[in-house]
Amino acid sequence: MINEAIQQQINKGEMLPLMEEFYTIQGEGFHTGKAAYFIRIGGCDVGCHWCDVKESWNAKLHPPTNTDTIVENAKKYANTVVVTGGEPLMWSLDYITTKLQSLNLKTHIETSGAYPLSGKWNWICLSPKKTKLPLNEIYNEAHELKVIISNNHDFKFAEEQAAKVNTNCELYLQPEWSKREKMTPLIVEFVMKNPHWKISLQTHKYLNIP
Ligand SMILES: C[S@@+](CC[C@H](N)C(=O)[O-])C[C@H]1O[C@@H](n2cnc3c(N)ncnc32)[C@H](O)[C@@H]1O
Ligand SMILES: Nc1nc2[nH]cc(C(=O)O)c2c(=O)[nH]1
Ligand code: SF4
Ligand SMILES: [Mg+2]
Repeated sequence: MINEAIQQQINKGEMLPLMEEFYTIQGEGFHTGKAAYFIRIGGCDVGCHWCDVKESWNAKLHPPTNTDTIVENAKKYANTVVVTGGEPLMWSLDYITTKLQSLNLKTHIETSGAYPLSGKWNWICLSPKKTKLPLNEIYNEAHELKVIISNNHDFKFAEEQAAKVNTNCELYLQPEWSKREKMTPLIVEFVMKNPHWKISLQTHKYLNIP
């Protein structure tokens, strides 16, 4: 059990259940190829059966960590920080993003959008999931929509989600990793027919980096 003092700090975002933090190259989407410090916060109940980080789901397995310490670590590395998870929007992210931006770090988030938007973001990557749809409030804020393609129905889902984002939002289709051999050629064909979409690959997995 977490004691009340720690719970209060978590509620304020002054502590977060940190799973891991690492300096790497953003592997996916619009910022592919850019050096970034990743902060992975535990906890997710969206339940994607193909999730590549299921170890993140149970927040209780990830120790509450002082946000100030996380920020200090981040600033030693790149000038871009990606907050991911788990589902990072399960937590209050105003405190961490205010601190990061005050140090002139760019704040990026990877989110399903299934929880209320908190935090100040330079870049929001929205990756909607059928099992727990995004809240309406995030569609207009997303800079990037990244839909995972695991089967043929997912193309229709992608179009439905694209109808909800703002007109400047970058549109990406990313093959589900275990289905990449089957789905990548279908994505290529789809993007050539529908050039407002782009393909995103999980390039870090090809590069064998975190
Ligand atoms: C692990 S999630 C964490 C952030 C947030 N929960 C979300 O889903 O956006 C980070 C990104 O990886 C994507 N992802 C997770 N598992 C994947 C897989 N097996 N193949 C391709 N992309 C995957 C997610 O859709 C998301 O865009
Ligand atoms: N290199 C790298 N790029 C990523 N882009 C999104 C990731 C994530 O898990 O949120 C991720 C990740 O885990 N590694
Ligand atoms: S929402 Fe993100 S972290 Fe949660 S199960 Fe789906 S891919 Fe994994
Ligand atoms: Mg990942």
